[in-house]
Amino acid sequence: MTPTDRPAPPLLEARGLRFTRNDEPVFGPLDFSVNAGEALLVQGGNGAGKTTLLRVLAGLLRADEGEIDIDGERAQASRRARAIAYLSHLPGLKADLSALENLEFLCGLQGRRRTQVPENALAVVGLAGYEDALARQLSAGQKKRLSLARMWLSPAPLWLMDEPYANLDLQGIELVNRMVQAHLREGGAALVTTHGAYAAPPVRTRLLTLERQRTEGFR
Ligand SMILES: Nc1ncnc2c1ncn2[C@@H]1O[C@H](COP(=O)(O)OP(=O)(O)OP(=O)(O)O)[C@@H](O)[C@H]1O
Repeated sequence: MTPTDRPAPPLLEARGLRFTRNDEPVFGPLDFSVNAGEALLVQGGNGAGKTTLLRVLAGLLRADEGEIDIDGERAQASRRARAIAYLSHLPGLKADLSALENLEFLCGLQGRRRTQVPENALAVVGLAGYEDALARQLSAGQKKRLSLARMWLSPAPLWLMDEPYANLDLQGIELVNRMVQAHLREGGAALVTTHGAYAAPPVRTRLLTLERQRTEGFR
């Protein structure tokens, strides 16, 4: 096999990833990988550790053990900044900026795909006509759609999506699925958390199930 015949490394690979909080295990050790063109559905009940896992992958929390590679190389901060777009379950918007200003602000920070402009992204997520609406005046579902527009504009290949279906109506759920499918077709990958399998991208999807590890109950 020549070096050019070697398969491309996974876009994201985690080995032996383990996280504890106050000496209580939250998850792991976990081993998983996601290739370009694939989605990984991270499933688990409330408190199972889905958000914590995404925050560890995004570099917002530090794992106790394990390694994370992006595109075959260790996930340093600069590599994460280029490769990862993170959709938190909190909207992360500037309340007193308009929908369009929010997108322009975020593109200034994170760059944008060359083929996209903020006005189009608003139309893609069903917010055409809301360009001048202040973020604080949007409903929960509209805020989620605005956050999705930000993902759509991001040039990052790896989407970490925490509960992307939350607060969305049926059309919104289909929108998320269409966006993920288009992103995967373009060679991207997505990690998507969900409480259950009621909504999931209908694409090449691997499944990672987390189970709550903490002891339950009152003391
Ligand atoms: N900031 C925090 N301080 C202390 N414990 C926390 C904190 N955030 C989360 N936890 C605990 O860590 C565990 C995993 O939480 P996490 O938010 O990752 O779960 P989740 O699977 O995303 O849950 P949900 O589906 O309810 O959003 C839970 O037991 C939770 O109580």
